[in-house]
Amino acid sequence: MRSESVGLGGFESTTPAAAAAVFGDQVRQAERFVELLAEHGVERGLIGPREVDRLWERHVLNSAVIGEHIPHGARVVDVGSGAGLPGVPLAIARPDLDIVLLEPMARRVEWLSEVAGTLGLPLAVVRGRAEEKAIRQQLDLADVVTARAVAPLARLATWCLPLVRSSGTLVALKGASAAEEIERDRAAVKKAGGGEPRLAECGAGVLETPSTVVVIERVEQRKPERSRRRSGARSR
Ligand SMILES: C[S@@+](CC[C@H](N)C(=O)[O-])C[C@H]1O[C@@H](n2cnc3c(N)ncnc32)[C@H](O)[C@@H]1O
Repeated sequence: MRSESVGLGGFESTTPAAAAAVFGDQVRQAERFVELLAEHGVERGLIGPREVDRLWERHVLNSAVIGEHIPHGARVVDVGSGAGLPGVPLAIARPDLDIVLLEPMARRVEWLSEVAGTLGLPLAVVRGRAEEKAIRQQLDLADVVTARAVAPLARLATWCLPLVRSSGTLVALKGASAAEEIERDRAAVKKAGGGEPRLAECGAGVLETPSTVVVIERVEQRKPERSRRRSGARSR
């Protein structure tokens, strides 16, 4: 079902009914984000031209619903935000969250700062890569790290879990390959300090196609056998 039509130059977007359910009173901000992406996203190299007509379903709503896996008031780091996904829709839908957008590319950082300013969102935008030592030192540990279309699960876990507090989670938006990625990368995820990866759906009953996420808890890493024995010897 569709509701209001938003006109913008040659771009006509009809706000899907699901947007009201997902964004509530903030739906106008979400419409503005869709307009900004439609107007500037292609020319600024943020989205492909084919994405303009499917911004709501494939990008904005699909991103916002991952909030189902994020506790109230959580501190979130969105790794590799790019055009602002999932971090910006998440910030619109969940004003209770404290969100940092982490992105290495200067022109994308500029875009993200502009979007935050235009939409009046209290987002922090940080330039850098998740695996950089300086970034790990600069950012406070997150309750939740989010990522969409940044890297395969094994690499994502290695980059992102060190940014997550103990018992916090990595919530990775994945497509149809999610289950296969879990099978392939389970051992690497555990080596990176993660627990058993869990496959989950979000937006069921609201979105025509629910989003698929992989949720990984950061568990305490056991010390390697040798150093455990050595520390035991010291304490005797
Ligand atoms: C394919 S884009 C996806 C952007 C956005 N998450 C989305 O879903 O549209 C991947 C993004 O991850 C960023 N990126 C790549 N490696 C990264 C790293 N090591 N740390 C943080 N961001 C990274 C890229 O600069 C790019 O903006």
